Parts: sequence; structure tokens; C-alpha cells
Amino acid sequence: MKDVIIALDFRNREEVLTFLDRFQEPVYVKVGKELFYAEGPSIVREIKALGHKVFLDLKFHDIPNTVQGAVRSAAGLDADMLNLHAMGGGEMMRGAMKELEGREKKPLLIAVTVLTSMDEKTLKSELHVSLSLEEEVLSLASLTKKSGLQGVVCSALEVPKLKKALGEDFLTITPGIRPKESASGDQKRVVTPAMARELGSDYIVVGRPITKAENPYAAYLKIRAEFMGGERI
Ligand SMILES: O=c1ccn([C@@H]2O[C@H](COP(=O)(O)O)[C@@H](O)[C@H]2O)c(=O)[nH]1
Repeated sequence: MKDVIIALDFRNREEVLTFLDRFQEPVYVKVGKELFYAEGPSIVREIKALGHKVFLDLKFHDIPNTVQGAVRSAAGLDADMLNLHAMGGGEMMRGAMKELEGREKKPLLIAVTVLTSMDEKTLKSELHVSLSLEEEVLSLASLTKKSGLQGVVCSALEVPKLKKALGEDFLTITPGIRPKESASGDQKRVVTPAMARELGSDYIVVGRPITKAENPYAAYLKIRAEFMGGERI
């Protein structure tokens, strides 16, 4: 199912609750490092208790044993989606998946490929990656699928290639979404919500174009309508 995930990149609980208060229905939100490190695990439980779905975006990247432990702790928070960096490798990803085995309520586990704030020039000149950006994303996504995870974070620009190679069921979660009138900021591989729909993204992740809007709820509805197109909203 397609959905819009709102990135709650806020400083504290008060800002989050004021923001969510404007929404008239349960939404899918993302809790990232800024909010999680300010408020701790209780913020995830509190948002869940309000009826919203939560993608806990902590992007684990460490040795396999440490990531396995982190996934164990995070899975106890009842988040709907967790993630890690595919660059941590197959052993790390398989260990993380193993940790979720046998749980009654399992979050989706996905992996970040190449951050949407990165372009090919930086990938080559700073990280000395020899593959093209698209090939690097595909290579990391293939490893992610082989390791048993359900999907990846990438730019919507890469979705058609990934779907063709890895199948329609392999989920693509795509940040770097900018409506026509929005500034890109630090995002490099950007697309509009309508382009993300055309390219086949499963979920779009949208932060500032909603959180910094004069009317965040109206901005959310507009972006959602553009992304969901004819689908039932
Ligand atoms: O490759 C990635 C991975 C994660 N993100 C996160 O998505 C949101 C995007 O926020 P905007 O304000 O819409 O730029 C943010 O929380 C990032 O941590 C990403 O942008 N790219």
C-alpha cells in the first residue's frame, strides 16, 4: 500500500504534539535521530498511543552483534518500520532480520542505499565509489534483498530500475520529495510527489515541505493527493 510518511524532525515532544494536533486522522510519521535523541523511546510509544504509524529511522550501521542488539531493543517499541545502512553488509543485515524472527508483531526492516543528499560527484570524489550512483544503489538494494529485508530507502529516480531488477513487491521508501514550489535544501536527488507516483515509489518521506509550511495539514493533503493520484485516500 502506498503512503506518505511525514518526517517529524522536531526538537522536542511539545513541538511534535502541537504539530500532530493539527491532523484530523491517524498518519504515518517518521521519528529520526533529532527527536529520538532528545526524547528517547517514550516518544515512539506516545505517538503510537495516539494512533499513528511510526517509521523509526535510526539507520543502524555497526558491527553485526551491535546492530542485532539495537534491532532487539528497537523492536520492543512497536514501531511499524525500522532501518539500517546497507553499507553495513550482508552479515549485519541477516543478523538484524534474524533478530525479528518469531516475533508476533514484526516491523518492516529496510536498508538505506545511498542517501538522497548525495549526488554522483560526491560519491566518486569523496567516497571513491567506482560504480555509477545508479549501479551502487542497485548493488546495495540487491544485497538488501538477498539478506531477507523487505525494501530500501533510495531516491524515486532509482525506483524503476530497482523494481525491474528486484520485483514489484520489494519496497521503495523515497525521501528527497519536493513539490514544485519548494527549495531543495540539502537534498540532491529530488522529485515532486507526482513524479514519485509515476516512477512507482511505495512510500514517500516528506519533512520540511510539510513541517515548515504555513498550514502543514493543507500541505500534507496536497502532497498526498499528488502522490496517491487516483488511489483511494
Ligand atoms: O536517503 C535519505 C534517508 C533518509 N532521509 C530522511 O528523510 C527526511 C527528509 O526530510 P526533508 O525535510 O523532506 O528533506 C529526513 O528526516 C531525512 O533524515 C533522507 O532525506 N534521505
